[in-house]
Amino acid sequence: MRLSRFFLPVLKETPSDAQIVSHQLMLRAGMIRQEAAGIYAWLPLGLRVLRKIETIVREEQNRAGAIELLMPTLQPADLWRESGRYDDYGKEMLRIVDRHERDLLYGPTNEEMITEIFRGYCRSYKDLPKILYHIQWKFRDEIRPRFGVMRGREFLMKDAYSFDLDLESATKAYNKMFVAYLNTFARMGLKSVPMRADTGPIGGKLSHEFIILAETGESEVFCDARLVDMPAPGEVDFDGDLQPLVDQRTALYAATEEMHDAARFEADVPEERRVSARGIEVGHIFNFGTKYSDPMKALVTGPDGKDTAVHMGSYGVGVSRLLGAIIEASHDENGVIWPEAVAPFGAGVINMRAGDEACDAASTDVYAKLDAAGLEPLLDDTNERAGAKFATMDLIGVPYQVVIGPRGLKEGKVEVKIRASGERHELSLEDAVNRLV
Ligand SMILES: Nc1ncnc2c1ncn2[C@@H]1O[C@H](COS(=O)(=O)NC(=O)[C@@H](N)CS)[C@@H](O)[C@H]1O
Repeated sequence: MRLSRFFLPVLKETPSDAQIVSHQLMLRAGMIRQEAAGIYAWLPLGLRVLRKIETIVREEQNRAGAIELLMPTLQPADLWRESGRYDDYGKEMLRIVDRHERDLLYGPTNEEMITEIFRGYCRSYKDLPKILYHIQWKFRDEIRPRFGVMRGREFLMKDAYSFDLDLESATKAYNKMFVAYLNTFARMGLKSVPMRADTGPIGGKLSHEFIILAETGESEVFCDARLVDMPAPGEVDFDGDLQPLVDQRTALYAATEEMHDAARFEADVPEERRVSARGIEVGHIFNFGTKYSDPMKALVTGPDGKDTAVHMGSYGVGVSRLLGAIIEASHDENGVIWPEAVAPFGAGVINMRAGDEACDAASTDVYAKLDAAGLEPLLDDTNERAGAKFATMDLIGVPYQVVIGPRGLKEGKVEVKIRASGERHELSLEDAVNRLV
């Protein structure tokens, strides 16, 4: 992409109403624009990252055997009346009346709707097990939306729902999602800690939140330090027994504030391994049995010929919240430092002297080679001063910068800068391209 043709409305100043660094940087880097409280326009740079995050989430859901579909954002209120949540859900629910005076709502989550879809087609245990998911916008009329996309009112969520014949099988689904989440967040360069959590309005008894430790996190969390650096499982056989991988983690103490047991924490975890920190909840998984299938009559005929309500679970990832979480975990005083897997562009090519024939030719050459190699480079071909070009490229956080200037070119060199470490290397054009692809 040539910057002169892109749309990147970076801000010089830090907006005063943004308190945390991820909110400040997303505004300054021209990634989002607030249209209403907790409601954002996704500008081109932010959308590129959102789509990268979504793709990683989708790949890991598919790898775990979940099947993608897409449910609407608007839902009939009658579904929520069947489950009894229409009144319970409270003011967070955005209720809508259409021209025919029918009650609709903007979905905050989709347990009722996915149960209605399942019961419409599946009647036999032979249709099980199933994990169905979608990546769809949600609306929750948060009383105090804040911190930018971290706590929005309209936000993007991956929500998956499992259907099984019994608790044993439902636990297998839970374990698949548990492992898939560890791998998903690791691919984004994040260290996530699974913590016993409260089940809240979604319900059930078993639930884990996946927390990224960050000083600006809204959650207060407590855990055994060994959990923080435990590597993600990586390649696993999702049809195999995942319980040992889950037990390895759940055997260690980790709890959010609501579930914290200080006495047990002190008894179970030696002082030098006790972590109490703030964290960002990027995922939340629930096992809630027949909470929805009972009232909504989502029944299957079992091998014994008897009808039984399916055992369900739901598994959410805050796709749009993850931009904020990644920035909180990976930034410096100059801006964002995107992990390569989610970076909006693979490299920034900076032409120090636009208009100089040699610099223009070399910049176009490097840009074309990186583009051909699929690195999705951004070429700053504007007439901005060099300092402003460096500042913008640092701010938007692309992982590598190739700097092309007249002095370096005289010696046939360009400079490659690694954004995360600040390291700089003087290389030939050829070596610079080979270093990056
Ligand atoms: N207001 C919000 N803004 C941004 N992300 C949010 C917001 N509320 C929740 N999330 C994200 O969405 C994830 C799932 O939300 S949840 O309420 O925990 N779970 C559910 O809604 C279940 N139905 C999972 S399918 C959370 O872990 C969090 O990362």
